Amino acid sequence: MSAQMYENFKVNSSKVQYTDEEIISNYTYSTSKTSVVNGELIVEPVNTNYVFKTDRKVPKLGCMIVGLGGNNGTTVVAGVIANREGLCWKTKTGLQKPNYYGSVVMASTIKLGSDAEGRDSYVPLKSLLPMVHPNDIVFGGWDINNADLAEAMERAQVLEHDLQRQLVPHMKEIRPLPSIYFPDFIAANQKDRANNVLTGTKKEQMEQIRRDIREFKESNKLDKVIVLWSANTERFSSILPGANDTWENLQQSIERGDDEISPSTLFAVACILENTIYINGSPQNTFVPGVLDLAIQKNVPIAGDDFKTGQTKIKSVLTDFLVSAGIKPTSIVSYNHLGNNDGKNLSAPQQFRSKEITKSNVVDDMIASNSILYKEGEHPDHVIVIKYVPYVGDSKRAMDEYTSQIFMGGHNTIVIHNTCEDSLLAAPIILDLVILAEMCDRISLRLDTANEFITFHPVFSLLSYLLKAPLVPEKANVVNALFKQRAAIENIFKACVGLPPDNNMLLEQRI
Ligand SMILES: NC(=O)c1ccc[n+]([C@@H]2O[C@H](COP(=O)([O-])OP(=O)(O)OC[C@H]3O[C@@H](n4cnc5c(N)ncnc54)[C@H](O)[C@@H]3O)[C@@H](O)[C@H]2O)c1
Ligand SMILES: O=P([O-])([O-])O[C@@H]1[C@@H](O)[C@H](O)[C@@H](O)[C@H](O)[C@@H]1O
Repeated sequence: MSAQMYENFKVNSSKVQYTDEEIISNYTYSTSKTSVVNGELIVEPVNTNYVFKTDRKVPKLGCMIVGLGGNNGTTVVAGVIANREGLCWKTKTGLQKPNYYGSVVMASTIKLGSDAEGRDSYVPLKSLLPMVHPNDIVFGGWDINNADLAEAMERAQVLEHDLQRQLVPHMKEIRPLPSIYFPDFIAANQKDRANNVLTGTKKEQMEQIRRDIREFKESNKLDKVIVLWSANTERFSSILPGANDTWENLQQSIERGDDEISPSTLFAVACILENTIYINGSPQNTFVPGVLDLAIQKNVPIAGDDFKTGQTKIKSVLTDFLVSAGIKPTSIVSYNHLGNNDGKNLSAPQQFRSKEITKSNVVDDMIASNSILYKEGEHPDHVIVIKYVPYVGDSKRAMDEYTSQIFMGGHNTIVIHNTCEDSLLAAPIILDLVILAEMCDRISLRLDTANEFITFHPVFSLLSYLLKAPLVPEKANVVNALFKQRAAIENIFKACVGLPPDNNMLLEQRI
């Protein structure tokens, strides 16, 4: 049977009401609760009735990028302008049109059901709920380097010349705001870039970031601003009892100007105090306990860590496939080299360590799910190597070897060579993070027996699909398997319009 593609849809159900302002959906959430009674596992299906409310008003959204002048920052801004202006460019293989490939929101589809002939009906994921269109996002941000975005785009060497040529008039008008710079947190080899930095105490610099956010929102007549960190990877911050373990202690530590407070933590605090969503696209532990404490107190959404774009994205699929097929990965070696400024920063040990952590932990939940293959505490050898090779620039090469035990003592070895084009993979992920975070911020729900609607927990774990090391609410499980993460987005958004998850049973086609 063929699949049919549609741009939009409307649900015909007594359980869904569309008003001018909201979509109200009465949804039965079906799960199974387990318990062990006398050594026996008891499983009990449970149905819980919720009411979902989605605000239909799509806000005028601004996105302020920390690291705006970087390869990712310039590429995402350039890509949106090219799409918005319909800029096409000549390449050696012909005329290229702009697109949003790589964005799960803009370029992936969702099956809503099947028609009487059994043909599946699909819509773009972006049509599930009223989401912000990337063409409408207003960009700004900060960088420790003062290059305007036309200069920075040329420096990044990511986009074809004929496109860059057309973008210059648009990009040269955008200049990053001065930023917070503490040399100790990024590689010493970044020092030469730092000609656009704030001065003053840590508190004064944070207050400047708060003013920047307010001024950006006001001058662009925005309804909402989201801040996203795409600046260089910082070293991890030490978690110091009495300094950054609670918001009260962190607040005093900022007042004192303690050394162990990173620029990214100051950005996160500034955003939360400005009721502004903050997303961490890098691996460092920006969200020290004091920041988490503040986000929860203020109920301001945060998400992180570290964009999941290439080598790790494949790892979160391949490992899931192997383990769920009863095949036992015993060694995973991930090597990559890249020549962009990110690679230069990551060539320093402390910054590499931050990245090594987020690239390593991605298999933990999948390994832990199968004790037939792995004894308690057993896990595959897992090695991460990153080398800086200037010549390849942003065209990151990833080489992976997966060795697994198979039937009767046999072994299977899978080798992958993956030329990732780092920023062309990361830019659509940045758009998805911003659009999905904003969408989640317009959803609330209540038990059908309750009166008050509640928001999602401020740690937006639903964005895990886009992140290597997903931040989740305390006591929540970390899920790294890519298609489980995608199904979470699809199924929660379907619940907002009263549709059930796609259970893939296809019973109607099996009887
Ligand atoms: N595929 C990917 O590109 C990918 C995937 C996952 C994570 N990341 C992370 O995204 C970040 C950006 O990647 P990139 O390739 O754009 O790197 P980049 O080095 O090209 O850009 C980083 C920018 O941040 C600026 N900067 C550094 N410290 C700053 C500060 N305190 N405030 C403001 N600006 C600051 C730098 O001047 C630079 O312009 C890196 O941390 C990288 O590890 C990238
Ligand atoms: O997402 P992914 O391709 O696994 O990981 C990438 C690393 O392999 C790479 O070294 C670095 O350029 C990027 O920041 C990104 O983190």
